Amino acid sequence: MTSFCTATYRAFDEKADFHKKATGIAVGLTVGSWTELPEAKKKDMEKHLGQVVSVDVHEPEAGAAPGSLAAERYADIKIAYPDVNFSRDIPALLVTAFGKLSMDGRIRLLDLDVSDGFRKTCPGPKFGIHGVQELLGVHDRPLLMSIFKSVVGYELPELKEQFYQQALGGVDLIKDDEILFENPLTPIEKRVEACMAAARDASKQTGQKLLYAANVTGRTSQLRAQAKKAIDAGANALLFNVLAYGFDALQELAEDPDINVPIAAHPAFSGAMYPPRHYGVAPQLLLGKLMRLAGADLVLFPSPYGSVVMPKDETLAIAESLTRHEGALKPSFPVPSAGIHPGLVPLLLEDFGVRSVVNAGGGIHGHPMGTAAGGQAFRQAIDAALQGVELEAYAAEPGREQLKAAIELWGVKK
Ligand SMILES: CSCCC(=O)C(=O)COP(=O)(O)O
Repeated sequence: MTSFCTATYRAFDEKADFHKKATGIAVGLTVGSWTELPEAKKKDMEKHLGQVVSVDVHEPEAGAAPGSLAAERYADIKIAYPDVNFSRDIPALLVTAFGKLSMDGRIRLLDLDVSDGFRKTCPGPKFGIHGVQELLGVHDRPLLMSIFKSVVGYELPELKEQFYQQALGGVDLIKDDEILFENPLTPIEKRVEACMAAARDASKQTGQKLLYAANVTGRTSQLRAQAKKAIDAGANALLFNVLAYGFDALQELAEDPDINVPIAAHPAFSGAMYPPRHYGVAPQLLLGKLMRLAGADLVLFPSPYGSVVMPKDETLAIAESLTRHEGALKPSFPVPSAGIHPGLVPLLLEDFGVRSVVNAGGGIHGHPMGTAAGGQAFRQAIDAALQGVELEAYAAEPGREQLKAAIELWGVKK
């Protein structure tokens, strides 16, 4: 029986015949041409021919606000591509469904539904949400992640101290800044040794477990060796700039039995791939479904209310893609990020729930009482939000001056 991977597109045009366009895509991206084929050849080629599943045309709505989607003429087009046409890997799927087509006018890839056969070749996250929670022994609250800041040009003792201060704040994970590449001052194995020693020291004070996601960088051919080097030095998680390398590079790392630690996917470069509305790839596919299929245990993406923002419906769609039930495919942790401070925690919890990660760099290091207090302020904000208590009221109690100071600086967003 023929199996298919199905792509959903949104094509924009003031006057095009969208049915004709859909047929052009289905034929053009598979067998090339159809009507010109001799009948005998058609029989052989039929199993390779793309199928138009549906074409939903949207005409501009009278009175719609100029510039709004409702004011545009577009069609949502579904095309099914026979699995037999491409090898079972994400690059082949992307080139088939949105290779040349991505450059051909105003068209956006909204979604990809992969066949069961294709899905089987993508084992997904090794740990997933539950696995990461198990490693940390935390199940009843969102996790708190802290981001190294001021790392380029710094020496190991400085990074070690910065790590220690972050860990003292009671964070669950610490991740490298994505711009910290392999470098002579803080090579990955030395950095990991220093930071994990700081983690052990801090744990004596906090009693907490902690994951350190070290940034795996360099040439693609060296990624596995870099990851192994970090793990051998004690790294218990990894960070990876997925989109600069491609999903297959993530999948290679995630599938490797020797890389037995969670992988956090950074969204750097993704903005170039999801321009607004008319072009590119929908964020819930790029940062949601594909990240999960390729094996990310945690996925960072812009939040609706921080410094680098994305519309709320898109961030919720990413989180839904990462967490919805998908048979044996484990869910990945949504990590809405950028410009996050304690005053945003109630909103984060309301929108992304307990099975998410609160992630902050400047919102921790920029705390007026220092980095450790920055982490503590977040933990207090999380406690307050879980109890349904207003942050201002919670912060007014003795022993919560860290949250009080954070609110004085950043405020509380309602
Ligand atoms: C846009 S998601 C990436 C967030 C990130 O990596 C980061 O460094 C955010 O730092 P911030 O100081 O804004 O919390």
